[in-house]
Amino acid sequence: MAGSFFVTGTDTGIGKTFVSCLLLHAFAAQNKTVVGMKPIAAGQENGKWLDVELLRAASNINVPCEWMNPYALHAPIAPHIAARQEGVEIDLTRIYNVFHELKKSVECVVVEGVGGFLVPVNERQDTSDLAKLLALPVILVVGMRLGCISHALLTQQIIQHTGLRLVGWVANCIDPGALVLDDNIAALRQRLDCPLLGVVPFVSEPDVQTLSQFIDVSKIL
Ligand SMILES: Nc1ncnc2c1ncn2[C@@H]1O[C@H](COP(=O)(O)OP(=O)(O)OP(=O)(O)O)[C@@H](O)[C@H]1O
Ligand SMILES: C[C@H](N)[C@H](N)CCCCCC(=O)O
Ligand SMILES: [Mg+2]
Repeated sequence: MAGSFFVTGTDTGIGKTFVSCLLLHAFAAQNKTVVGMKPIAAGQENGKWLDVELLRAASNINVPCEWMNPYALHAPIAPHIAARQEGVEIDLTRIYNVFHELKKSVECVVVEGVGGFLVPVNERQDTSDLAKLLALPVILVVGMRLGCISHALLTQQIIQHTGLRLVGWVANCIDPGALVLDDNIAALRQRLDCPLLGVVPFVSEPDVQTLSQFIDVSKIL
């Protein structure tokens, strides 16, 4: 049976949305109903939140926009600051309730975090509190670039400290000029306590349907 997953990453801009879309296609290929959720999006262009649009396009069930994305903040900055500027209080209970509404009609909800795992969402809570409240197994996207080894290991530590299960990681090759890529991936394979679900190559034309073949979801289903 497919479950739902929380997708976090080693940083902002390292491919969480991209890999979440690959995961959605990979689950859909197993005949699952799938929806992507971006509980908190910060940064719009022309009145659209790109992450939400991409996740919607990779979903195979239509749900109301406010279910996929309860909090849509305008500024492309840390969400607790954007929320404060916009007079919004991010309430994780609201996200919890929406997630459980979604779960009633969808087999697999892929929830994308915001930035890295400890990004604050309000004055008291951060993204790890959201993952904990949703009690979801976590998938870590590692943006393969210099510096990612430490970021990945720090993220693993905090996920484990939070008491959540890190069920898999994805090596997303975001830097076409990366040196010793294979060695870096091997270093992380040795040190991350979960299976590598796939190595996603750097691509100039991101075709998420085709690229979903690079992810082996049998390791987490
Ligand atoms: N494997 C890849 N090859 C080429 N481009 C990629 C790859 N992965 C991600 N990208 C590109 O890198 C950019 C950042 O990716 P993405 O938006 O998925 O990051 P993110 O971690 O979700 O960022 P955010 O923190 O803003 O949510 C996008 O333009 C995306 O298309
Ligand atoms: C605007 C960006 N693309 C994300 N939506 C928000 C990233 C917040 C990162 C905060 C931080 O860790 O400094
Ligand atoms: Mg994203």
